[in-house]
Amino acid sequence: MSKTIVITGASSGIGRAAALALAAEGHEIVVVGRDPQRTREVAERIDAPHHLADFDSIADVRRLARDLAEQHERIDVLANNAGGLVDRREQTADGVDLTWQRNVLAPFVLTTELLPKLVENGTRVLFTGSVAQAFGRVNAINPSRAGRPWVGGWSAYGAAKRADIMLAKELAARTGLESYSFHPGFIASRFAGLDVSPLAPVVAQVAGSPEEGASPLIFLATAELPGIPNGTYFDRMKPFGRLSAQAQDPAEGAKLWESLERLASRIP
Ligand SMILES: NC(=O)c1ccc[n+]([C@@H]2O[C@H](COP(=O)([O-])OP(=O)(O)OC[C@H]3O[C@@H](n4cnc5c(N)ncnc54)[C@H](O)[C@@H]3O)[C@@H](O)[C@H]2O)c1
Repeated sequence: MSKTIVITGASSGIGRAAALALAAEGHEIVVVGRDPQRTREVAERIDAPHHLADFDSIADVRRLARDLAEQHERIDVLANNAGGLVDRREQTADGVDLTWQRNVLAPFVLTTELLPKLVENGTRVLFTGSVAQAFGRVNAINPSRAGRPWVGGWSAYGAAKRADIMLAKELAARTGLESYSFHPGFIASRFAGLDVSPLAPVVAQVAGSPEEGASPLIFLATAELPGIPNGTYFDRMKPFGRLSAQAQDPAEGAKLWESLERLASRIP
């Protein structure tokens, strides 16, 4: 049966490949991207509606949530895929660490602002996590580590991806909505600027294609998952990927959720 599937970060890499493949299977895709030209290119190719939003602005994310709720009768799947590694310390205009806002706060705000509709529609919600969750601990009290020494790009990214995995579990626990997270594999995309770095030829040799990276997203957007506990983290297509103790701890997930609610409420 055809589903309406909203994919953020659908202008490039894994999200783009998933949008094209799911459209080819007959699903209605709602393309969400930041770059106008790339986003329109994908939307036109599959004759799909599109929305532009910059996750570095929470006001923009809230506007996106309103537009999605108003303009689409149903949302069967919300794939929170946009994100990536930023190898520098920078604050957004909202006063939040860029890595944290782009990868965690923005998808949290998008999901929670849409929650009444998601509950009404029985939407399945996906979060693109990463094995990089092993590299960074989530500090729910001070997630951006404001005023603390910079932990480095990979550590900040790892903590953010761990938080995405925890958000899938916590959303499932709080709302009963089906919610899963996954690691897509090491994929040659625009991720971390690797496509334009001197390492690009090496990455192209060892990394998977965006189509391969899209496989778990496509699977989790469309498959029945009998016997798989809600909130499960997949390593590519395999359920129960290896996780840190923190990522599996419901108390940590609840603390994270509450800290994100507090942070979002402080941003006008
Ligand atoms: N490529 C990998 O090896 C790999 C591994 C593990 C996890 N991931 C995750 O997979 C997801 C997709 O990454 P990808 O590999 O396709 O990389 P990509 O850079 O090709 O795509 C990232 C997408 O996110 C969007 N995005 C980034 N910042 C944004 C912002 N501020 N506002 C709105 N949209 C924004 C981009 O526009 C793009 O569409 C990301 O969450 C990434 O962290 C990637």
